[in-house]
Amino acid sequence: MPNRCIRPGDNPDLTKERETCTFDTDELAANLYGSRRNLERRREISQKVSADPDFADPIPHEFLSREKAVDATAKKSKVIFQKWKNLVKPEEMPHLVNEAVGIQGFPLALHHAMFLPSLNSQADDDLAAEILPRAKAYEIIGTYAQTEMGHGTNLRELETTATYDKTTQEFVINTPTRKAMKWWPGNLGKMSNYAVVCCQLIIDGKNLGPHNFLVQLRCEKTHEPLPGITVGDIGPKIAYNTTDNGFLALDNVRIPRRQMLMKHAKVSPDGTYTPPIHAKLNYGAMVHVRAHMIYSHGHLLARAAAVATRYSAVRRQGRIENGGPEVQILDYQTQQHRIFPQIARAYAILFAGQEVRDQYAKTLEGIANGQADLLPDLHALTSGLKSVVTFMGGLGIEQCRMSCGGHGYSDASGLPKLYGVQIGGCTYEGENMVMLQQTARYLMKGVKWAEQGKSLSPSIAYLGKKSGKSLIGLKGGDITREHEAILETLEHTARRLAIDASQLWEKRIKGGECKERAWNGVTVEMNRASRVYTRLFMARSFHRRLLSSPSSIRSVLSDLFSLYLHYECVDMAQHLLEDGHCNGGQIQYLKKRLYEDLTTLRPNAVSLVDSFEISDRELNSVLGRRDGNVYEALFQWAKQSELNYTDVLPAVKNYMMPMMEENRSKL
Ligand SMILES: CCCCCCC/C=C/C(=O)SCCNC(=O)CCNC(=O)[C@H](O)C(C)(C)COP(=O)(O)OP(=O)(O)OC[C@H]1O[C@@H](n2cnc3c(N)ncnc32)[C@H](O)[C@@H]1OP(=O)(O)O
Ligand SMILES: Cc1cc2nc3c(=O)[nH]c(=O)nc-3n(C[C@H](O)[C@H](O)[C@H](O)COP(=O)(O)OP(=O)(O)OC[C@H]3O[C@@H](n4cnc5c(N)ncnc54)[C@H](O)[C@@H]3O)c2cc1C
Repeated sequence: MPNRCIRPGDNPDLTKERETCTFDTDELAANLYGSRRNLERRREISQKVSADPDFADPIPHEFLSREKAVDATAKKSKVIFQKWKNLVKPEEMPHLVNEAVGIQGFPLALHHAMFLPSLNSQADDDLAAEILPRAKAYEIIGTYAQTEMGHGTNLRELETTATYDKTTQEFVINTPTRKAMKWWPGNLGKMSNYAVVCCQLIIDGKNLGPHNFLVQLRCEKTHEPLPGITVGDIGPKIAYNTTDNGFLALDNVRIPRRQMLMKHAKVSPDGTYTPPIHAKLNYGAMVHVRAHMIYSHGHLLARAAAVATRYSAVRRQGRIENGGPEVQILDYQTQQHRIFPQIARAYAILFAGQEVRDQYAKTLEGIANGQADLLPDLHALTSGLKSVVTFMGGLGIEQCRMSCGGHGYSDASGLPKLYGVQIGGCTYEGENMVMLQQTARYLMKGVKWAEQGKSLSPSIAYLGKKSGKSLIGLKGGDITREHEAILETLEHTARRLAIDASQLWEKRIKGGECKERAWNGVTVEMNRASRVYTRLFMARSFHRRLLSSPSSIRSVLSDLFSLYLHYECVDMAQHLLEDGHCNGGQIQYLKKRLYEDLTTLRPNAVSLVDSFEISDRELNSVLGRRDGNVYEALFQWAKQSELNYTDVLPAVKNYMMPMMEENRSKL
């Protein structure tokens, strides 16, 4: 079958892998990106970025100091948002940015991810008309400043205040304590001159809770901080080091009334407060990022899987049988067991990410028409997906890194940076343990609605179904029926865990604990139920994609889906066994099927990652390069280390040589 990655001069092991592939890699890639046209555009953008001298890197970013890396990223961002701005559609922008500047962040990341979305969805018409055209034209750069040094999760206790002054019709924004300083917002430190700042709204001494305000931070001409504003960078982090995550203190800074984001909640000139149609519409920017980060995190895992798979096809180490040649490490069953589930999970996350983005768009449409009824379901789903996907992705990338041996530890592999970026997602947009509890709150309501026979939204419809016996292993060789049997078992398990958690909670309440304390006593079980609800959604979403896929890729997607389901079930075996729904024999059956899947997928592994269609520039990995010519590239990469600019370093000349000389003269 055609694989367009085959080219003369490539590593012969990789070429062989591609020649034996059983499906059309372009068909799968087109399915993944939505259409042939989208795939072609993706390639076109990759090629044009590579050819644009403005995006050329004299040396790899890994060898730059933080300041130089920030500088290089800002320079390229100017090219993107001036020269390239009208050459790509908004939905193509993330790919352009990934290609041109990489994954560690850039000056306009938060402008796009949160500043514009907050203004779009929360600013009233007047403010939007004034500020949005300027923001969209990049006349100003903005960010989203919510988290404080002392509070990130518990928004109700944020300390920054916006006190309404009726006499001047202004809000007075203030940071009352050191720990009330805004701390962490991306691009706040050095790049942004505006921010949406989340503050407690105070009117006539009454605290009306967190609301968002547009605040100018720096002079538009000089970029110096305005009076009353203290702002800067919080220092280096595990990753995202080309992003200036920042701090901000506001000393009684006055802004006009109309700079409160008043599309939903309103304050009239005389200080009358009108609440929004849904209490949490002020949290809309977070839901926006959660809904979109699923897909981008799927892509991070896809990259790691691509690096590990290609490198494992090129790397030869050891023998499986005495006397035979050294084998490709991809032939070791343990290597396949480490890497192939990451390929399957990456596809699963990308599919789920596309579905949840569509669901987000529908919910926004509803809100624009005054209907917020889809929001609770979306909030529960995005909170669960955000938590499961970032954790799964982090574990997966780390497995991929370790599967590359020593070279996986080098920045040349691209994997350490990938891991650092991915695991940031476990914390930002709501720490995972916290967001899983948001999902659990919804599940607990769902359990009650199901008991009362009320109608349930599609994502929790399983709560209203009845369990039968698990048919895993009893469906006699028909793969379609086996998939169904496993999905039904997952539904049973998700339902059972939610009901068990609900009963545990009720038991503690009946035992005399207040609802909240009782909740804290069962949160581990609550979060377990949330994870399985989310994993069920992901499995269902992959299944929907399989059923709607064209026949040309149906077989390989079905193999991948089988591996996905078998791996998920073995990983969750404890939950399947706990109530006796499955027995030990069924788990053994699932394991046997999983090992068979590894063998089935082996010939297609390289082509499955080729279909992620990630260019060498975007992948930024010496180990994962398309042509597989890894060893020469490793040496060329290492030669660029600044330690190699001279043969004898000043550090050696100044300290080590004198020490050795002194020690020699003592003899
Ligand atoms: C290219 C690079 C891109 C990288 C970008 C990364 C940028 C990162 C940005 C950030 O990190 S911004 C800061 C993000 N911060 C958070 O996510 C904070 C997390 N905390 C919260 O969201 C909230 O504090 C909380 C945990 C949800 C609790 O809030 P609160 O105490 O106000 O509410 P509850 O009593 O728990 O819930 C009441 C009710 O409201 C529902 N609800 C809560 N949030 C939402 C929401 N966003 N949308 C809809 N509904 C929401 C909740 O489920 C409850 O419903 P009921 O159970 O009462 O029906
Ligand atoms: C890379 C990165 C980028 C970020 N970008 C931004 C940004 O642009 N804008 C912005 O405003 N913020 C940003 N943040 C901040 C981020 O949103 C917060 O760090 C996050 O919401 C968690 O809050 P916290 O740090 O205060 O942790 P805390 O709330 O102090 O939590 C610490 C730990 O306590 C536990 N915990 C806390 N509450 C509970 C609970 N209710 N139940 C169970 N356990 C709990 C959890 O284990 C948690 O890990 C960013 C953070 C990072 C790492």
